[in-house]
Amino acid sequence: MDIRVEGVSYAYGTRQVLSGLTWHVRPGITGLLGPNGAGKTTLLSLLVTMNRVRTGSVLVGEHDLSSPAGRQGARQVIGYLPERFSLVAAMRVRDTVAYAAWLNGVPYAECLPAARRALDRVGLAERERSRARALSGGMRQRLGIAAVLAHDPAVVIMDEPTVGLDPSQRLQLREMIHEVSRDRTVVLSTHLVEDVAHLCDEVAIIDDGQMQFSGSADKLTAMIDDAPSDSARGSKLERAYDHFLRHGWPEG
Ligand SMILES: Nc1ncnc2c1ncn2[C@@H]1O[C@H](COP(=O)(O)OP(=O)(O)OP(=O)(O)O)[C@@H](O)[C@H]1O
Repeated sequence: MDIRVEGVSYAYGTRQVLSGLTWHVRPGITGLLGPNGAGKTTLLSLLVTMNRVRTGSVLVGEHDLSSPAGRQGARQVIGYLPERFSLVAAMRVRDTVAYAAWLNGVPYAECLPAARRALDRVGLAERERSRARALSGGMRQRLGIAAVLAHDPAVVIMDEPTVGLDPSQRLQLREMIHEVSRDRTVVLSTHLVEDVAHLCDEVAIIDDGQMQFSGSADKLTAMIDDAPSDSARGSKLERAYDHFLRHGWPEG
């Protein structure tokens, strides 16, 4: 399922965050990068219908978010993992996911089977009877993703899912996100360029209220092949991203 953002502007009072932003997201994993405060979370909040699109248009598949019916339809096909999500510490793992399924419109009788399928997908099936509070940080992130997958959405939006995880948990989560993306459109907002390098089919860079780059990681790294590097202490993609933010696209 594609997402098409066309000429979207958004302001909090007098603080203009998005200024006529246009973006086309295709199936697979797209990494959304941008400096602090660039508007990544704001953009995601529009895609997941938490904030209202007032200027410009957003289509999630056929669902036009400008209308109440379009927003209602989009919610059925979107799963959202916010940067900070709350778990009820005393709730069992399987009930947490079953409840998320129910909240997203899965009929009551199907919630538990849906929860078990989602837990199986994130490798938490054996912990289904555990309390949420007993899980490690990485497992909690996986539980959050299971909750997002419970209604089998075609589009999954994740805001900084690997933040705060140790290297081993981050690798596991990457594998899982990769597995989940096989039959979905996944948007992953992150500051971790290495997550993008190892996971994403496409990269998008937001800055100054607009999408400044959208394309493959190879296209971005090719840009610095002939350019002097500002720092040698980073991967090729990290240096390309940094160079792009500082200098923009090279002339010619
Ligand atoms: N509810 C709000 N009210 C007022 N201003 C807000 C609100 N939410 C965000 N902002 C401002 O909008 C700008 C964009 O914020 P946003 O959280 O979308 O950026 P971001 O790219 O996700 O940042 P980060 O990488 O730091 O998470 C920031 O200047 C922020 O202070």
